[in-house]
Amino acid sequence: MKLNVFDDIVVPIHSRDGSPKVIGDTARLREVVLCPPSYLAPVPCCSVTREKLRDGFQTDTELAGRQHRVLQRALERFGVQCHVIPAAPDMPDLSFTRDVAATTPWGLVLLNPAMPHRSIEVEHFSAAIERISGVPARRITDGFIEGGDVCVARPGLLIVGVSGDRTDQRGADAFARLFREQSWEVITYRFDPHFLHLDTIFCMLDDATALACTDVLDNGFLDQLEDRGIKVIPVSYKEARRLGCNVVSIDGKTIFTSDREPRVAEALRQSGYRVETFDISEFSACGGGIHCLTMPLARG
Ligand SMILES: NC(=[NH2+])NCCC[C@H](N)C(=O)O
Repeated sequence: MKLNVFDDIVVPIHSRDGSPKVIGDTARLREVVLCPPSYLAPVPCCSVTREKLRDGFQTDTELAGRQHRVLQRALERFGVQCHVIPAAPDMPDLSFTRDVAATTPWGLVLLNPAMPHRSIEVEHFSAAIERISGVPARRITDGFIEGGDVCVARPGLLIVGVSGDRTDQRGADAFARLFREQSWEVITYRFDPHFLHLDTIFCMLDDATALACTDVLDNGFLDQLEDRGIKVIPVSYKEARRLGCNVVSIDGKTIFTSDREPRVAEALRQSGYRVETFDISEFSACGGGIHCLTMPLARG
């Protein structure tokens, strides 16, 4: 299949079994890219890690490895094929595979992280993923964009977070062009860099429901969601800061979330979701949760 939305792409990434691409963030998750936390460390590049470093936190990479393996086994139990890329000593945040790339309905797109220690992840990721799939991916080089700010909310609707720090308007526009050219609606949401990425304060659960830090999200954005029939389950600022809003929807019905947020888990259950909880303490101390740890390669 030739991708016609970009002149500079030859072929989009095909997963081995020819599964569809990501048509929406809550369509059935089939394949995901993970990276073990062998060199995970808190880098003082976001508010959460700065606080943890101030409090003397140091990563226990063995514990992080165990937590990561439990997550991987659970994904596999739920029928998700996990592609594991190698860790690298100079890439302490590489386990947060979400930020390096985003899979669209038209194939994989390599992104352009703003942080220097994260921008070097792109080459590494790209080489590893080419070995998995055998085909090159498109790459955004205009502006900055990180995957935690990308929400392929549902077929026809893309939401991009723009804090100006990790994702700027140019990066958001370069990425959104692909969707706009296919007549998707694109909502750009501007927020303060304190919150790092959109997925720390907003994650879709199914086509019409999101987990959302209503304390923080501005009313204009909440109105835009409501106008599009998207209901929100509220999460507090403190819960979001502990990465309690950063969840993965396996299929629009089952949600993977942190075991440190019993109130959020209960609110999800009350709304009819099946909830699977995980100890991700080593990762949340480094500023990322389950959504950040998973880069969907195929959904739908
Ligand atoms: N999608 C996310 N929210 N990723 C979190 C990444 C955290 C990582 N320490 C960073 O600052 O880049």
